[in-house]
Amino acid sequence: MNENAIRQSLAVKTDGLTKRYGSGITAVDSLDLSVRRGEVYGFLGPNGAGKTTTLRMLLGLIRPTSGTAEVLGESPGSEAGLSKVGSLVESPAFYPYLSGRDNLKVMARYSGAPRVRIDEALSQVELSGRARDKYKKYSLGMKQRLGVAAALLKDPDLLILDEPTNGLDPRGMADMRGLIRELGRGERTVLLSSHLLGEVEQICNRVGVIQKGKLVAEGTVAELRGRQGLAIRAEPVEEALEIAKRLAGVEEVRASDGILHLVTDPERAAEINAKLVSAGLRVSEMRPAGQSLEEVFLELTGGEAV
Ligand SMILES: Nc1ncnc2c1ncn2[C@@H]1O[C@H](COP(=O)(O)OP(=O)(O)OP(=O)(O)O)[C@@H](O)[C@H]1O
Repeated sequence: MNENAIRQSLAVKTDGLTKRYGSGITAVDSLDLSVRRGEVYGFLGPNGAGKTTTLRMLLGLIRPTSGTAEVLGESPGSEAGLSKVGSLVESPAFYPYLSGRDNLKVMARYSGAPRVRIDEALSQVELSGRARDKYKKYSLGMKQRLGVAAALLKDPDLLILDEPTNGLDPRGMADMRGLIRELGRGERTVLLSSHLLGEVEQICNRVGVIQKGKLVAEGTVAELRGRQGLAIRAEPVEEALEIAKRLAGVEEVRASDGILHLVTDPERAAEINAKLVSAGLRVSEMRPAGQSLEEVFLELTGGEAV
């Protein structure tokens, strides 16, 4: 693909995107992000990593200090770009005494979205049955779904959601995850931020991991977890560690709680077992062990938990 074709296949592309706040904080630091059209992309990072700041720049709500961003081939905040982007970045200010439907009516009038979209959007977020109830009667999950409905009014090609499950109870979170998966089917691109690994793992095709404003990894969940290996219980463990380090085809070895963790092809279990046993070690357990995304994440972000 030439450069132009690559650009067209991307829903979001940033080059060296940087935001510094007055107080000397670099919230986003030379970020190169690429979100492909049609995918559900998870923007994952601990609190304060710079996710919201990035999304606000993509929406043209704040200006980058340096670097550039393209959203559906347009510059952020331009009229052409905004007409194809729906977002839930700050909780929209809904009127508590109006129904969900009337709130959307007000918003549709304000944003110029066609009226027919109101019922479609309500149905998409499964609020049709409660559309005539007052907003203040809604549960938190329903309020959040109405926010998504508002973002869907323009039937956007790109949906940007900032921590869409934040504050919801487990049921509300599961509903929201199901909804996002549904919305991401087909042509629409969804970019969502989250500090929850499990969530991103369940919904997203690809993930970008951000820490202290920098992108530390980007790839599919499978790619990020791709480091397969073996967990081995062998004694004495220090000796086993030394021998394992010298084995060909073993990329990495570490020991924790008396178990050796080898990054290697799990198919090599029998061969590695034979080598350890012939060196006089007692091997009592050997099993394939992929790294969990959590381990990968902790490694990538230098141990900063989420
Ligand atoms: N308006 C602002 N002025 C000064 N500093 C800010 C401002 N907004 C954000 N920051 C700082 O920038 C950094 C990144 O914040 P940001 O909200 O983008 O992170 P985040 O990953 O979205 O985190 P969270 O999930 O907690 O919202 C933080 O250190 C934050 O304190």
